[in-house]
Amino acid sequence: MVLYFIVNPSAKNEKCKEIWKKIERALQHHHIRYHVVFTKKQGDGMKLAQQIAEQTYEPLILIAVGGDGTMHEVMNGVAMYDHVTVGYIPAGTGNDFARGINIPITWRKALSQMLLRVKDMHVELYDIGTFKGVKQGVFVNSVGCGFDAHISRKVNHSRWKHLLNRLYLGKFVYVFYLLKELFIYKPTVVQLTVDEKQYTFSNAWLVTVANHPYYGGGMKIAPFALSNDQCFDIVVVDNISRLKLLALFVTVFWGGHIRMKEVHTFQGKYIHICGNTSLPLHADGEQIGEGDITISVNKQIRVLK
Ligand SMILES: Nc1ncnc2c1ncn2[C@@H]1O[C@H](COP(=O)(O)OP(=O)(O)OP(=O)(O)O)[C@@H](O)[C@H]1O
Repeated sequence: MVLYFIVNPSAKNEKCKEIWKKIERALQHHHIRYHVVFTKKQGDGMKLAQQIAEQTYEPLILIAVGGDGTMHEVMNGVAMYDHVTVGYIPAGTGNDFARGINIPITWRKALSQMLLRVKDMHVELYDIGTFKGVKQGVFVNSVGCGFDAHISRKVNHSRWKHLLNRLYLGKFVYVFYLLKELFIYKPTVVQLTVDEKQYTFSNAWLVTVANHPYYGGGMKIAPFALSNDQCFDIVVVDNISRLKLLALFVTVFWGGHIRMKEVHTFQGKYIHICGNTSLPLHADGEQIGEGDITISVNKQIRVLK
């Protein structure tokens, strides 16, 4: 069987290019037949994945090499094709999808595991979600509304991001904007619908709808979320002081934040989020505009694991 690869050479501050060369050597060493295409810009992952999926109706394996943004795009390209099994080799800065479904976090180990799995075709089913707002699509990790989406938008537009990333100081850009925006961002009234029930939060900072525990490069935002239970875990942070919010961004690394009284958790399959101001939104860390959003559990997708 031929393996199809979609590689984002720019992931991990361009290091993915080098990682791919090593992966390619390993594939050749194991006499594995493969076909590779490279993304050149944002959006290519989805288009290329769709083109590959449409080449045949025979079963095929499509492996994304890059970060969560690459996986997000590839899934958006193939989610509707039942004959496609997806694989993932983490080669980005965050790699939360790998953490979330227990794929080894280093590309070397993930590749070794994948080569074993290709032999015995060990496939597992994982949930993917659908979002409908100003934009629509699918997500694999989480959809976030409010403060976290606001920070990631600021970071992505920052002039400093690429420079500091190259100096391995990328996390400082997040910390900088987190500290800065903490005193500027205004929490808002949020109406949340989870399945049939409605909740109102008067001072909501953020709402995250999570498919598995991790986001933001290892933060355990929804510690008990399972990626194969056809259900999402929802985390709302409401009515919290700015100082305590800062503490939350520390405790979230081990999931301790859920014990705070300002943190509310729910589980559901159908979620609608609506703010009294236009909420900034992200899906798997990619900006998806502002406004109200509806999220539901999509079908499951076959993942080589
Ligand atoms: N050739 C390219 N040049 C620039 N950007 C690209 C290219 N190909 C894809 N992209 C975009 O790069 C962005 C980041 O990619 P990705 O998320 O895979 O890597 P990362 O940011 O290093 O990892 P992570 O999201 O796990 O932190 C995505 O939005 C993707 O659309």
